[in-house]
Formats: sequence, structure tokens, C-alpha cells
Amino acid sequence: MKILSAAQTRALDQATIAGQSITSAQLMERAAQELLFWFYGHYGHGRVPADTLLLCGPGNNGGDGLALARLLHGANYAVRVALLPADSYSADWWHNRQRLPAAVPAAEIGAEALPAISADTVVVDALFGTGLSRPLAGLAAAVVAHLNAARARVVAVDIPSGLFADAPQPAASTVVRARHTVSSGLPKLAFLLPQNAEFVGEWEVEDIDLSPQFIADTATPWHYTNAAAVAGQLPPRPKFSHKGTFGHALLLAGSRGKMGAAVLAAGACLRSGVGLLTAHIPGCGYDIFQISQPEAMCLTDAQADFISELPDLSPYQAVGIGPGLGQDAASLAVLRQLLEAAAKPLEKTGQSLPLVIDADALNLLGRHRELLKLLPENTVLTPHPKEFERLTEPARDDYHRLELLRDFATRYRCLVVLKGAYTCLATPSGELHFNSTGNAGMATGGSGDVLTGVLLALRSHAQLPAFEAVRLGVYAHGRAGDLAAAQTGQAGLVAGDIVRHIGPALAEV
Ligand SMILES: NC(=O)C1=CN([C@@H]2O[C@H](COP(=O)(O)OP(=O)(O)OC[C@H]3O[C@@H](n4cnc5c(N)ncnc54)[C@H](O)[C@@H]3O)[C@@H](O)[C@H]2O)[C@@H](O)CC1
Ligand SMILES: Nc1ncnc2c1ncn2[C@@H]1O[C@H](COP(=O)(O)OP(=O)(O)O)[C@@H](O)[C@H]1O
Ligand SMILES: [K+]
Repeated sequence: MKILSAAQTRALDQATIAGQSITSAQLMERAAQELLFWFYGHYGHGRVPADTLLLCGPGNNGGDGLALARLLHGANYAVRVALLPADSYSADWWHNRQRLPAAVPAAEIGAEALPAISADTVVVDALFGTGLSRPLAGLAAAVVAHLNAARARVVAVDIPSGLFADAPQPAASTVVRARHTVSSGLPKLAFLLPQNAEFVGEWEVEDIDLSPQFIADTATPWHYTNAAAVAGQLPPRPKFSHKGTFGHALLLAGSRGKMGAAVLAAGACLRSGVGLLTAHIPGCGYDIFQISQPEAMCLTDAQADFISELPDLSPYQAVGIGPGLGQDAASLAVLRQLLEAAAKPLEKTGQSLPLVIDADALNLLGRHRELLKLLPENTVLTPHPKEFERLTEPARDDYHRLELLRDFATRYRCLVVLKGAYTCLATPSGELHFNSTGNAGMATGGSGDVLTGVLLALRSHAQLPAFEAVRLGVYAHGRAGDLAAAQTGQAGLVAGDIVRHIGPALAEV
């Protein structure tokens, strides 16, 4: 699914109106109908709120609010409307102002006449949408501050008022803190960034039948990976396949005290359809590893506590390095040797050996940035934000971090998986793909090691191109976390639960 800028969203509305021969008021009515359905879904079965206040601005976001006020009134909600005064109002605002039944109380907001809001009021925030052109000030900022102070249940129409859809806010801007955001058409970039979570709350997107042709024809770097994006991407396992068909992966992982990371990554790799897996681990981990992952083969390093040797790479179709690795100088030398060896094209494919680099291997890269230029094309790096900062620089905010991410992926021609609630995969061509699956239960030690194992298996798969493999792996990892949390609850989830649900998650897609 594409994510468009605010300007492209306006053009999409216009293209829909022109392409479907409807009026802009009819499109607004569609949006309002979807909002009404959201209220039905949320407050159905006799749970209608006693007091619903619609705060309406002067543009089409306010027009949405006025149309919704009419529809909610028709559905027997007790509604009140408060109108933000302005020099001019949009045509569709006027259209819906005139259609508002006289029985609905509608008052103009003033500095001395702020609407009454209690903690029990359900407030529909329809002040400003994607047409916001500057931070809120004056009366608009005052009413939003008044709203936020009331701690009412706020449902934002399209986007919380005061929040830009695709750009950062100046510090200390006034923005509505919504409990729910109900948006039309496509998700907004702002919804996916941690810095905006306090404003956006839980969000969902309602389908208002916007022009699919315009969306297809519009270029954007931002994408949202939903089930449809990965459906059918895992190649079927042919009847006469054998363990050699699905690749032989090598995992370099573990150190004293961190063998669990190697075990988790190996388990995830095995559950993600790899044909064969060999793990190269320090000597101290032999019993631990062989007992916990009997399906994997195991090579032990000459060192007991960390990895100091790179095994012969010729048997392998992909290599993963990093989980629990530690940062010993000998392990750094192994990483360097691996990068040098992997750069040479493989005889079979003519391409470099696929690599997945995680955790301490990323930290080593960050401390020795001269190694970055050795990264083979399409290498997969899986940093969390702190690891990414060590590879680049501290980001000013989440938007700046996305810029750094895009620059890094295009500069080093690699696939960077910036992990988080909406994990963002950056491609060598500069696309950013935000993942839709996963939950806060996965914020627990070892979840990232599991992702490394999943990606290693999918990068070993000869039939999966690099980008598709990584996008699918990130999606399936999050989905496995969701399936696990449905059984354990989020607090009770441990990384091993994600491993156990990767099979079903991959089966779904
Ligand atoms: N165009 C359409 O037909 C549709 C539009 N929709 C709604 O329309 C919204 C976009 O409407 P608009 O483009 O009219 O924009 P808005 O309603 O977001 O606001 C635009 C108005 O606010 C003023 N303004 C912007 N920033 C301000 C600020 N900081 N302080 C004071 N005034 C400010 C502008 O000068 C303009 O008058 C969407 O978010 C969505 O809610 C939906 O109804 C779907 C259909
Ligand atoms: N709040 C969250 N919502 C969704 N996914 C999450 C959340 N927190 C963490 N995750 C996922 O869990 C994994 C954590 O990885 P990482 O930080 O490397 O953990 P570790 O180093 O302990 O393995 C990532 O894939 C991340 O996307
Ligand atoms: K709004």
C-alpha cells in the first residue's frame, strides 16, 4: 500500500472526483459515512455516548465534521457542534453547514467562549486535516489546549489537528492528543513515527474508494506492507524438493553468556523453511546448542568464549552474523574476512553471497566504518534505532532518522531494516517500506535475534529476490509475534514464542 504526501492526497481527492464524476461534497459524504460506521462499530449496542461534541474548523476537515454531526444526529446521538471562526470557509463546509439540522446546537468558538468539555465527552476533532499549512496559533491553539486539558475521549477526523501529515512539527507545537484517529483513504506517514504516537492514538484507515489509477500512477518513496503486499510471495515447496532445494545457511553467533541469541536465531531460521543450517559458535556453546537445536549442524570455534575463525564459506547460500556475537577484536577480524570473501560473485548465481548482519556485528561496523564500503550489494542490516545511530549519527527526530536511513541504504546499496513498532525497510533505490505487523509484546530480549534467523532462511532461498525476501521476513516475524501474543498476552510473550509461531505466520501468507 502506498503512503502519499499531503499534497498528493489533495490531488488524489481531485482525481477521484474527476474520474468518478462525483462532486467534492459527495466524496465528503463518503468520508462522513465511514466515520459514522466507525462510531457504530465502536459505540454500538446501546453504548452511545451521552454527549458528543464536534469541533469543526473552516476547511474540508470541518466539513467532514459537520456532515458527521448530521449523520450522528440522525442516528440519535446527542450531538453539539462548536465552530472555529475564520475569514473564509470551504465550499463543502458551507454545503454541510446548511445541511446541519436546526435541532443540533451549533455555537461559534470564542476566546471567552470555549466549549464545555468533560472527561466523559466524546469529542470529534474536525478542526484541521491534511490542509494544515502552519502550526496552530491563536484561538485554534487555545481550543486545542483546552481540549487536551479536559482529558476527554477524542476521535480525530483524518489526522489529529495541528499534526502535519508528512513533516515534523516545530518543537512545542499545539497538537490534539487523540485516543483514536480515523483516516480516509491511505495511512499518513505521521502515524508511523514514534514521536507522534501521543497525538495519533490508535489509528485506522477507512476505504472511501479513492482513484486506484491515480494511486498506481503516483510515485512515492513510502510504502506500507500489509497482508496483500506479501500474499503469495513465499514460493511453494515442490513435491520432489529435497533439503538441498531450499539453501544451506551459515549462522555465526553466540559468545559466553549469550548463547541464547544463537539458539533463538537458529530456531527461527529452521522454522522459516531453510533446507540446512550450520551454526559456527564458540566452544563453550556446543552442548547448549546441540541439545536445543538438534536439527542444526554445529561447528565450534578454536576459542571457547567468542568467535575467532571464519569457516570455509563454499557450502553456503547465505550467511548471518551478529546475534550474541560480542565485540572481541578476533570477531572483528572474522567480520572483515566475511565481508571480503562475500564480495566475490558466487559461481552458481553470479551474485555476491547474501549476508544478514545484526546486533554486535552492526556495532563492530559502527566502530570501524571503513568496513562499510566492503558491504556487498543487497546485504541485509537489521539495526534497532540505537544500533543505527552507531552506524550513522544521532537523529534530530524521527523524520531526520528516515532521511539518514534512506541515505545509508542508497549509499551502501544495501537493505536496512530499522526495527521498531513499524519496522522500516530501506532499499538501495531509496524506498521505505513500513511493516504493519507486530506488537509491544515483542519488546523483549531476543525478538531481534529471531528476526535475523527468519531473514537468513529467506535469503538462502534461491527463488526469492533480496527485497521480497526481507519484506516477507519482516512481515512474517511480526505476524508470528501477533499470533504468539494472542496465546500468551503481550506481557507474557518471550522470543521463543515468536519462533514457535513463524510456521503458521508463513503458512498464512
Ligand atoms: N477534498 C475532499 O473532497 C475531501 C477532503 N476530506 C477532508 O478534507 C481535509 C482537507 O481539507 P482542506 O484541504 O480544506 O484542509 P483543512 O480542513 O485541513 O484546513 C484548511 C483550512 O485551514 C486553514 N489553515 C491551515 N492551517 C491553519 C492554521 N495553522 N491555523 C489556522 N488556519 C489554518 C487553511 O487556510 C484553510 O482554510 C482532509 O483532511 C479530510 O478531512 C475528506 O472529506 C475526503 C474528501
Ligand atoms: N512495540 C513493538 N511493536 C512491534 N514490534 C516490536 C515492538 N518492539 C519491538 N518489536 C520488534 O521486536 C524486535 C526487537 O529487536 P531488538 O531490539 O534487536 O531486540 P533484541 O536485541 O533483544 O533481539 C524487532 O523486530 C522489533 O521490530
Ligand atoms: K482533524
